[in-house]
Amino acid sequence: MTRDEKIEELTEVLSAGKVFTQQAKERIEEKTDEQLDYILSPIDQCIYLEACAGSGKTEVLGLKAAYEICRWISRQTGIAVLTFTNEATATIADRVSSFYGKPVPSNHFIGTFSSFVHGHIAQRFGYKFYDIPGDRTDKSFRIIDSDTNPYGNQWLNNYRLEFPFPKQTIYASQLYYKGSCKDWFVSQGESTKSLTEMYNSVECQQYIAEIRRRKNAPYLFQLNYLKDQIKECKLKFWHDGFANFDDMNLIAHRCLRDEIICHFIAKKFPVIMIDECQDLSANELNILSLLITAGVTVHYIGDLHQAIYSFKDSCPALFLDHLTTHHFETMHLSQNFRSTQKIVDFSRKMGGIDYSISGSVESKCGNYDCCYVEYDDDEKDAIMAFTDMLNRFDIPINDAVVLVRTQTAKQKLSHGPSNDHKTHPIINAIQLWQQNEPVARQTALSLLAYQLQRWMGFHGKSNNYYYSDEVCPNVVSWRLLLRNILVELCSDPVMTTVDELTYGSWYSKNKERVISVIAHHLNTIGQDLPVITIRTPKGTAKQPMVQIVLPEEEQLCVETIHSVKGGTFDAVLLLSSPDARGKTGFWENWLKSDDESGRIGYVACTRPRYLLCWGVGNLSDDQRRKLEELGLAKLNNDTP
Ligand SMILES: Nc1ncnc2c1ncn2[C@@H]1O[C@H](COP(=O)(O)OP(=O)(O)OP(=O)(O)O)[C@@H](O)[C@H]1O
Repeated sequence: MTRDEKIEELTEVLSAGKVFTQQAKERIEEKTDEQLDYILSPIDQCIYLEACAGSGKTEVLGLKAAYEICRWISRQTGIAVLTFTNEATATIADRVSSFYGKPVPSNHFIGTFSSFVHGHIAQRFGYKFYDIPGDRTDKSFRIIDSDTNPYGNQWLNNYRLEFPFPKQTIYASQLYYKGSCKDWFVSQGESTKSLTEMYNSVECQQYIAEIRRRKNAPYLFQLNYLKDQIKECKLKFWHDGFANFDDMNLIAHRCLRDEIICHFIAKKFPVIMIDECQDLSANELNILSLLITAGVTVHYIGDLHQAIYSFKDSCPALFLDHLTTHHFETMHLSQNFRSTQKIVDFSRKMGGIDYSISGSVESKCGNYDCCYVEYDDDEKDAIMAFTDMLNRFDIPINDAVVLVRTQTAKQKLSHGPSNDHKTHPIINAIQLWQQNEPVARQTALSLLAYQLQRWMGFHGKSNNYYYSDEVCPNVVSWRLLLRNILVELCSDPVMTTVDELTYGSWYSKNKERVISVIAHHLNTIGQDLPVITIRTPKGTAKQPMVQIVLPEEEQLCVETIHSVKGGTFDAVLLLSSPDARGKTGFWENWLKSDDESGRIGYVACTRPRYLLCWGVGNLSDDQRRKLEELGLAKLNNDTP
């Protein structure tokens, strides 16, 4: 088929029996040959569409789904279009209906993978395999979060894992199975641990040895016994009608091992399309394998170079095996509509991608599309240099982002008062509080807390308003206390007057009042302010007071890499941790393309349109050469 014939075929099918807007026509005409080829690809062949970053996956999937729905005849069967988040579902549903032009018939399903698995499989048929008590009319599973607190939910004691792990009680709700390594894990708070590793730990082995010795029973508590206990604990949980979120995939898998059920689902949804397929976990792939074997055609769209959810048990190697086992045909989208060619080339190199990708965005920053800046001790110096670049290239600060690897790094950069503000913490806190803007107010609270910490001698973290339980029972009351102090200080015009004053004169007018307001509020939480004297900081007495505003770098949005997956910005500062202790947040690890750390770096580097800047701690000559060979230009203070 020629390009024109492809466009004609698509337009004809989509416009049949309805008004087709000019805009919809133009959207079809702008599609590349690769995009059109996929949209018109056979629906009875399993296909993996390997789509590079910025290639318009969602638009293409939306158009493909709309095209197939238009051609669909049966009213009893349909297509399932699956994503991984509610937000992604809303976007894809919107694309499908904009091309389809009317509400999508209810025999088709557009939703998240889990809503499909829960609603159409596990909740519908699970009771057949786990005899949920007869007195329950509702045969569905109640989902119990793995972080449900056992202290407030005594009934969870019925589902304790009966195995002597030292100093630890494990509940069925906390157990989940990772299909990639065929092992059970326990999820408690932030941590997830393999039960086999816990069993083999020195502490556990010593504990078991002691029990064996005491009972004179050397055969007790073997690893197989632990595995049996896990199964028993889970089965009891399921039989009583409970399951955690991950269990639903195992229950669905059990249902699909029943041939009748599997063929029923395969008949109802003979075609399944999955966006962002690189995020599929091993257990989810196992479900899809059963459906494919029962005759379902699956289309995957995604980018394995962006697989960054190993914590959810997604694993590119397993995915590739799955494609081979089920004889998938691979197609490509290799035009990136998001970024300049330099950014595309650099990310392709760091991602170890072996096919060529073309970028479509015209450069704004010339030689500095891809650059790096070194910082000494303070990452904020890199932010400052980046902000200068934004100004020079006329990129609005709101269209730029600083990307970091962890929430902790994000908080540190978002709310910590800068050293400049710490010379006059109280004055600056008063000024920032009056600006009535969230970041300014958070910084104001933090500055006041910083001063109180110094006066009172307690220690807290800068990203948590220096809160310490030595002073206040909880962080909420602490924040409230800080707020009340600032409200009172700001209500006094003598405190807020800045014009024509020197710092020295402000301190002499206000120091007594500052102490009395703070002492009064501390008394409300049962604390005394030690006897202190406020002095004008050295060298500032004669300086005229200035009205401070937050420097621009503090208004820059700081985000974690995981939270911007799928997003687009004009400019990105990818900030490395100062050293390799930062593991996946350290720049050298972003160059390991076979590793998840490399993929995390790749996701970050493919977000910007015009400017990609790496912020790294001081480099050796060798390291500098390495970055420059890859295509990053060094940013000097006098650049460009
Ligand atoms: N044929 C096309 N012509 C022009 N623009 C296009 C075309 N196809 C897609 N685009 C645009 O390219 C941009 C990037 O698309 P999108 O954000 O969907 O990429 P993506 O494939 O999801 O990327 P990533 O995986 O990196 O998040 C969107 O603004 C989209 O409208």
